[in-house]
Amino acid sequence: MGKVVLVTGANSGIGLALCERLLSHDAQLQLCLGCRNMQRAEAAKHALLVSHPKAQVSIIQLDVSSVHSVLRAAQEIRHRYNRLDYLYLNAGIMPNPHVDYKAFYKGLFSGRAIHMFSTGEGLLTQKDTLTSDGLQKVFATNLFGHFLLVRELEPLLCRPGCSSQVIWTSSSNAQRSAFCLDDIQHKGGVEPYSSSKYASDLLSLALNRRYNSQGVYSSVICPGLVMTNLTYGILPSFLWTLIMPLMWLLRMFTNTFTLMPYNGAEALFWLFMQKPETLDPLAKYHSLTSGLGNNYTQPRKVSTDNYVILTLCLQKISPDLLNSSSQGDISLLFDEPYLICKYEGYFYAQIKLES
Ligand SMILES: NC(=O)C1=CN([C@@H]2O[C@H](COP(=O)(O)OP(=O)(O)OC[C@H]3O[C@@H](n4cnc5c(N)ncnc54)[C@H](OP(=O)(O)O)[C@@H]3O)[C@@H](O)[C@H]2O)C=CC1
Ligand SMILES: CC(C)CCC[C@@H](C)[C@H]1CC[C@H]2C3=CC[C@H]4[C@H](C)C(=O)CC[C@]4(C)[C@H]3CC[C@]12C
Repeated sequence: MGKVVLVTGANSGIGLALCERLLSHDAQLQLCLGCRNMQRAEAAKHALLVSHPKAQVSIIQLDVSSVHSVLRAAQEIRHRYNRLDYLYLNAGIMPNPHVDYKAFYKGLFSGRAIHMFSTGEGLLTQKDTLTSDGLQKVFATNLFGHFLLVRELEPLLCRPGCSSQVIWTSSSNAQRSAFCLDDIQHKGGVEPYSSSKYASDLLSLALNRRYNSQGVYSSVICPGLVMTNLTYGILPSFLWTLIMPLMWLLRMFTNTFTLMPYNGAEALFWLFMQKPETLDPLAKYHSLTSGLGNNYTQPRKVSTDNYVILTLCLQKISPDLLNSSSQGDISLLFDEPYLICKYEGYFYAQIKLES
């Protein structure tokens, strides 16, 4: 049996480009596309089969923002496969983005212009909404649903004598300043995207602590700035077209302007070919494209605070361990040195504070 790979958000952008690259590399793969929209999933499957007619591609309906959908999809995946070699946690959203033009012009003439262009730091805010579970949608999609998926697929990921990889599509927009322990869903802020990506970096660290001994290795990547549905939602397309020459020029100064989904998928693909035991759990792997158009992957240290390292350690516990909880409310209980956040009295997060 070939390696089994599940990619969430596989029907467009970086996820779809990754699938193309994986199938070009290994024709024996069993590739499973985790998508919320079946029509878009079928179109993606069709496109993949046109270029790889013999490939084994299947679809699983999966809305990562819905607890019910994740639980149902995980059950189906456990039924279909007896192993999972790679779990790409790639689906992500940035709803209702707003560009702070004042900050942009200020940043343009500061010494941090390149940093601003490669991270988008301080330039973007979003308006979040609630899911039907009552969770903040960005948190539920970019982090929580994926965490549940990892937990539910544990029997396929943890197999004696075998190793597996969990790979998060994070971002260089992940910022410590956007993440608040008292509000891990980012209910009260305007940068839920940045907060959720920072939390995924922390969660990946915690997953390594918890699972490395069972052969599961978690990594985070940043694909760079890629033109996809997500980025086209930030500016009107005519504006992107106008600034495109500037972006190609900027590539001479920062290799983070990968621009094409194929390039953005570089680090995801690179990780596929690595021995997971050799990876640095404290690194974020960046897809980079040089001014001459060469793609490469570079590890950079995850930006954790110097004096406080926060470790998210999400676990599943039995309902009777936690008493009252209201639906959709991820409430935080302080239990030194842990903050415990619970959901429906069943899933909870331990956030350990280390000095
Ligand atoms: N583009 C960029 O510059 C950067 C992107 N990223 C990250 O890359 C990842 C991929 O995004 P990208 O390819 O750019 O954008 P796309 O919008 O093209 O792809 C996002 C994918 O996620 C899927 N998705 C969204 N919400 C859900 C959900 N609830 N359940 C299941 N699937 C869902 C989308 O499905 P559907 O088609 O149904 O909407 C789509 O397939 C994201 O995590 C993003 O944060 C990180 C840094 C930079
Ligand atoms: C002339 C102006 C209208 C130009 C405004 C440009 C900004 C809209 C963009 C400049 C840098 C961009 C970004 C950088 C990093 C991305 C990050 C890695 C990610 O995960 C999502 C998208 C980015 C934040 C992206 C968004 C647009 C910019 C801020």
